[in-house]
Amino acid sequence: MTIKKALTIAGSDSGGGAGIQADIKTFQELGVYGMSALTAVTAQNTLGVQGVYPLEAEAVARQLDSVGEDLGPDAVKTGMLFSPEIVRIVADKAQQYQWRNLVVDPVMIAKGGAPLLQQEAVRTVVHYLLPLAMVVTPNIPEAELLTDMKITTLQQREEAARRLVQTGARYVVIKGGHAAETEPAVDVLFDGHEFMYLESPRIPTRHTHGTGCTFSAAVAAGLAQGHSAYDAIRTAKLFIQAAIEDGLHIGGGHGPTNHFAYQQRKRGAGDVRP
Ligand SMILES: Nc1ncnc2c1ncn2[C@@H]1O[C@H](COP(=O)(O)OP(=O)(O)OP(=O)(O)O)[C@@H](O)[C@H]1O
Ligand SMILES: Cc1ncc(CO)c(N)n1
Repeated sequence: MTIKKALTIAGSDSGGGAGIQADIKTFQELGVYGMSALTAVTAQNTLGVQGVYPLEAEAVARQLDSVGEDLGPDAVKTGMLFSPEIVRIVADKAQQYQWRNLVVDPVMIAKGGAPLLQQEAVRTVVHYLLPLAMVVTPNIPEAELLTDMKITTLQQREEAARRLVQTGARYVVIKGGHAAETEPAVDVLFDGHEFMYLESPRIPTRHTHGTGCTFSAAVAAGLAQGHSAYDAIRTAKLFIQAAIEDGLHIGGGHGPTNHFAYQQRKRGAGDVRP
């Protein structure tokens, strides 16, 4: 069996819970060989973001060429892209190398409020990157900015999903992590024809740092393995649910999720924490 390979194009989170680190851990847990192209270095921990140091677009382009010319990823995901220049480079290279299994997680703002995408890059994402996406996975505030509409109700989430499919993205998942705390965690999936609702109980915890990165990395891992988008998204939901439920409780603030949990449960380990 030849190993399947996935590439993440994202920022580094020194705290290890989000960004490149979350993506690589998720790829590894789901049996996929992980590769990375860094867009920025963040000084970050469970308390917040202490610094953001973007790379030059040229450095991102070179990394994408290195991976594209030799290793040939079976799926690619994007996370923090920071600037319009980096967004354009990623879109150009995705076309050049014909990366069709492209998962776009339109990361914009860290949970503590630090901007991870410049405001002027939002339109660049809509015009250049979303048309290339197999799956796009915004949370509710990101979906609002991408569609220029306010989202409070489920109907509005569905309307935003319709608008996002019109950009050319094949599947849209509007994640429910940011919905009201009294509601279950429902992710709305739209394929241009039908809506599906992936629902799980909302876990009462503050340890949700990197949930979106982990979820979209799991989707990319599924696509890399040749699964359908539906199956990849369903497995991603189970992966993140286990990772949140069996939280590691490390750091003084919003801690990371437990990337070991999904596989440990499958192996039937008694205590799911390592
Ligand atoms: N408290 C929770 N309980 C259960 N599931 C959750 C909870 N919070 C988030 N999720 C799930 O985690 C996934 C990521 O959703 P979320 O909306 O938190 O993404 P995000 O805001 O992009 O995350 P981040 O920016 O921290 O990486 C979704 O599948 C969502 O349903
Ligand atoms: C590097 C990075 N990417 C994405 C997020 C969003 O969770 C984060 N906090 N940091």
